[in-house]
Amino acid sequence: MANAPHGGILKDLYLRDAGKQDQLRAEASTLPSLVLTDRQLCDLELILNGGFSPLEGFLNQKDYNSVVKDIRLANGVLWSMPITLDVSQKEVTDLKIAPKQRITLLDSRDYEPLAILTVEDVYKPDKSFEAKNVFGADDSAHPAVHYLHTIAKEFYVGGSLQAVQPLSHYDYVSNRYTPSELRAHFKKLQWTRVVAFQTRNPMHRAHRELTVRAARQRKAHLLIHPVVGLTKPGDIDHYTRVRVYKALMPKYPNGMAELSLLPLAMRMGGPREAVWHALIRKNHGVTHFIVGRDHAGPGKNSQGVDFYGPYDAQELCEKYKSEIGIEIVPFQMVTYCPDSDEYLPADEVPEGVKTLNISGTELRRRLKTGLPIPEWFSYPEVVRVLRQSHPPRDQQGFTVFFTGLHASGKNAIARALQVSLNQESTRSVSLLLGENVRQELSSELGFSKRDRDTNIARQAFVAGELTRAGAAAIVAPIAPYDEARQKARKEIEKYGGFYLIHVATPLSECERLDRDGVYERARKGEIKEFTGINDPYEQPKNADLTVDITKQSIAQAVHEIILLLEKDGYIGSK
Ligand SMILES: Nc1ncnc2c1ncn2[C@@H]1O[C@H](COP(=O)(O)OS(=O)(=O)O)[C@@H](OP(=O)(O)O)[C@H]1O
Repeated sequence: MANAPHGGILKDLYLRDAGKQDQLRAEASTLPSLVLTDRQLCDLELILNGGFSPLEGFLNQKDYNSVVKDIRLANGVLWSMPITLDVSQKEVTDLKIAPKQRITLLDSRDYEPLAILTVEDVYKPDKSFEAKNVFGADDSAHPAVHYLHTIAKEFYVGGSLQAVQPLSHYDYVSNRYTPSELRAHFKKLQWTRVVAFQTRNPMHRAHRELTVRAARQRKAHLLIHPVVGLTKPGDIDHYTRVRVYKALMPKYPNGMAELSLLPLAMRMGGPREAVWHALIRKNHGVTHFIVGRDHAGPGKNSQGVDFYGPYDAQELCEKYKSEIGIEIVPFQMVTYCPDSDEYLPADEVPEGVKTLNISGTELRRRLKTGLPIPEWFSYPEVVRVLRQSHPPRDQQGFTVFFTGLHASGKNAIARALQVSLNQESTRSVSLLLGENVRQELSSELGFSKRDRDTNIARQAFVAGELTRAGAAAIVAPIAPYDEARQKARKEIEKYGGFYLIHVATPLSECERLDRDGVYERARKGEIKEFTGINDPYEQPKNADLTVDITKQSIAQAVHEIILLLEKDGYIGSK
């Protein structure tokens, strides 16, 4: 038998409201509506499917105060995380949010109605108090505190929900199970004792060993239950992680383990989060839950000290264990002992015995540089998935962004660079020359600062997308303003390499080389806002390379760019 839900009854609002769906859908189209944020969508899904039982809606003020202060709902039931619906003053006014008002909650991706909220109250939270009590400190180095102060809006709306329809998912649909579905699945498999493993990271051999040990100790089956909602900023994306989990699953003996994805928005709340995770797993029918070292830890505070002690989460779970109603399996991380070629829990390694580990940072470095990742650490199938998502530099995209005056030689260098890069077979090379962009992308723009900034932002967007896709993008606008160039760098560096090349040929030489006579016309005042004549050009301060065709040939300039790209590993194989 699966574990009893928290509070005794599984609040699967989809099942509860199934008979009224047509009526609710019709009503939803007549009500004021609120478009949910990503975090709110995750929370809504788990309220509606019963993952957050006994909640049937977003917390009203009484429950909120009680959860924040006493870690329980106003009726005394243990609940550690405030699940709130934040709204702005404008939304309160525009939607006339007030007690008894019914509001349709919409999916931000397709504006489909998901639920109807019956408002109980609207209240202004004391966010600092919430931060201190729930997360242990009002310190914005904590991602959830940062969210609270900078993203969450100023009011919370409490109220109960009715389910209109489930959220649509388009990724890994067959691996997503609601609590009711998972309970049915366990029943079909005849699983009665199930240990759940929570993770937001890729899994390697150590995790496989740890989970099998937990299953063995408790004579249970295993549920790998990773979070695919929102995790810590900077984490590996869930698409990659799910491919990793799928590559790992065959490493368990047949029938031992199942994979199910949890659409949770994590808060990285350490001890409070561990209790919350345990309650969520209990609602999914699980009987045992692994809580490791530094469970859901957010890292260091603004003083450089860990927010939580390594075992705080285990201790809080222990304190509330009779109410949590799921057996906590506290676990030390296992570590590899090369001499005996085995994994042992860190506290069971005999003194003096050599151990090996590869940290997350070291793993990322090896992925980046293409260095080997040993088989004792991970499975080749897992490493293959990670390498596909983290290709080495010679398979990543980059942008070479030229800036310089008209007729400075930037177009000639850009064309020659394209030809030179075309010799490499590894990437497609796209060239965006200023004049072509002005025709194809920016034909309605003029040469005011605002229009030039828009023009550069468009090129940065296109170059960013090409870079993300692994291509080489060469852009060659005049780009006279530093701020626009910096923004382009920031946008593109998210996806791959970025090189700002300043073609610093002096104006006099540009005028001499100008074949179309545009400088002459600008000097006569026939062309307004012409860069270098009657419009500014801000010299770049952070160019990766400066070239000048009065000092070097086109071939030499191209070669210097090639040398830069080679140094960073984008071309040539090491
Ligand atoms: N007022 C004024 N100022 C500067 N340039 C002008 C102007 N009017 C037309 N042109 C011609 O437009 C070409 C493309 O300019 P850009 O799009 O690169 O300019 S910007 O980056 O948006 O500032 C640019 O050509 P290239 O330098 O060959 O790309 C200019 O010759």
